[in-house]
Amino acid sequence: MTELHKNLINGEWVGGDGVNNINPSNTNEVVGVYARASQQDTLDAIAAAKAAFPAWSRSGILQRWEILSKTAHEIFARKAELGELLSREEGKTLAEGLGEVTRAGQIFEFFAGEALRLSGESVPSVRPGVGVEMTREAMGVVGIITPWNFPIAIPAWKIAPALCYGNTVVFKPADLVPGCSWAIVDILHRNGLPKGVLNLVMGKGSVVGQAMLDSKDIVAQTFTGSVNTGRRVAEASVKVMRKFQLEMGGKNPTIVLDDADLKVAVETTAQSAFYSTGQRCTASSRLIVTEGIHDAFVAALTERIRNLKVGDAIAKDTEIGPVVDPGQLKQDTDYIEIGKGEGAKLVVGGDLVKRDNPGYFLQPALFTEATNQMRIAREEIFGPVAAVIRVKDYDEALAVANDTEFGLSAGIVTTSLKYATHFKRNAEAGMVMVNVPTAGVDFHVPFGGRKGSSYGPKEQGKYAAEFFTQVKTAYTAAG
Ligand SMILES: NC(=O)C1=CN([C@@H]2O[C@H](COP(=O)(O)OP(=O)(O)OC[C@H]3O[C@@H](n4cnc5c(N)ncnc54)[C@H](OP(=O)(O)O)[C@@H]3O)[C@@H](O)[C@H]2O)C=CC1
Ligand SMILES: O=C(O)CCC(=O)C(=O)O
Repeated sequence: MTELHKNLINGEWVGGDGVNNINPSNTNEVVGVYARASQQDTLDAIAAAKAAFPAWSRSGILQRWEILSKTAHEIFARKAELGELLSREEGKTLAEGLGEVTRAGQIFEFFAGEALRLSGESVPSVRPGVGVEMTREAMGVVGIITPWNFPIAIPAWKIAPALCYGNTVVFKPADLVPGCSWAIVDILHRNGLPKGVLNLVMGKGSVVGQAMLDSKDIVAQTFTGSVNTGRRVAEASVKVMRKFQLEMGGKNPTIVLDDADLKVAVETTAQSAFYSTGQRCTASSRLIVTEGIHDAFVAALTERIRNLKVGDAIAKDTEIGPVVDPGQLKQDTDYIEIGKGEGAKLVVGGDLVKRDNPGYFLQPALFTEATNQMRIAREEIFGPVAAVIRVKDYDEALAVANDTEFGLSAGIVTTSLKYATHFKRNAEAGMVMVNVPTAGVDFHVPFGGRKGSSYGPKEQGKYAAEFFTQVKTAYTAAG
């Protein structure tokens, strides 16, 4: 019988209805069985986190460093096993799975170091004889809700800073991919995290997530996922005056200018649009291409897409793994039909790929003759589908790139310093990439967008302190 992976509440493993975690490369394969938490389990987890907060927020920085650092080292040591688990539950290729696990280890290592670098400021008051200190303090119980597309990196970049700065946590991973989340909670638990400091409540958004949003005891909520759920998080948080941080959709542009190196343009856009099966909020789904290079670029990218190997995530030669589940696959194929109906030309891909094992395989799709008003250019598809928009020059390209409700990442491929510099200053996005893909970011620098993509302080790097701490200003008279 398959072992039930339980929820962690107040330091105890707690059972519940088990649900099968299915491999999207082979739907006959059960990756593991994971307990679904109830509403009461969630309330218990919140109460445990609240009770654990006073002691953890005053814990020594050496204790926090040690737990986070040991966690990083265990993740590195188990990279092969965890990478395979990730690829089996989410469908990313093994290379991508291993890369994401490494990134999670690096994030824990980074925040282990940050625990030792906690600092404040001390300045003279405008009043003689009075000193002013500014310190960052933990906030209390932090709620963490994560999506399915980065099963280990996103939990890591929310859990590690939350714990580093002395908060306690109630963590709900995406129901589709509980495996990697369970593994990192287990690692943190075994590496000495006191009971109640980190509570895992796997289960449905409508039950577990909603119970978290409804609780006044969660004082800060961090969320990555869809725009619709992000809005619910915002509304519920405002109701109880809780701090919140949202990372949501993208409709990221990559501009290709006439002066671009064609090889760089093809590789950058192929990776941005299709790797990780296009299931990244940083993916480029709008390729904005100037007239002089348009035809050569489309021909070369079409050839590259034809040669992309779609297959089982674990197979060595696979470049594009399966779509995560039937719901996302339907969304992708619906948008392909919408694109055709809107008059864009499907030049390659878009067909389901038949394999021996039942899985959700889709050939990456490229549209040309798209306009920026079409739904395929305005709405997040979240699959391996991109549209080429032809423009006359850089000025038009920039205007089209910025004409979107989103603003997560934006890229340009050019050999011109003038255009690269202008784009870095004028792209309406939180992250700008010159001659590198829009997706696949570093772990030690700020991550996040503008406009409809994000809300609240940035994630990752030392900027994470903005969300996971609150500032106190203290005045002391010398006496
Ligand atoms: N920006 C990004 O990185 C991501 C964007 N998306 C976009 O969202 C689309 C849909 O993906 P989907 O997984 O449904 O995204 P959701 O926004 O529904 O899921 C994200 C997280 O929110 C949880 N959630 C769902 N409903 C609630 C609720 N009422 N209260 C609290 N938490 C809730 C989910 O739980 P559960 O897993 O149980 O549903 C999951 O943990 C994708 O096609 C894509 O366009 C998706 C993932 C990541
Ligand atoms: O591109 C990346 O490295 C991160 C993307 C991401 O966070 C997301 O898709 O949710």
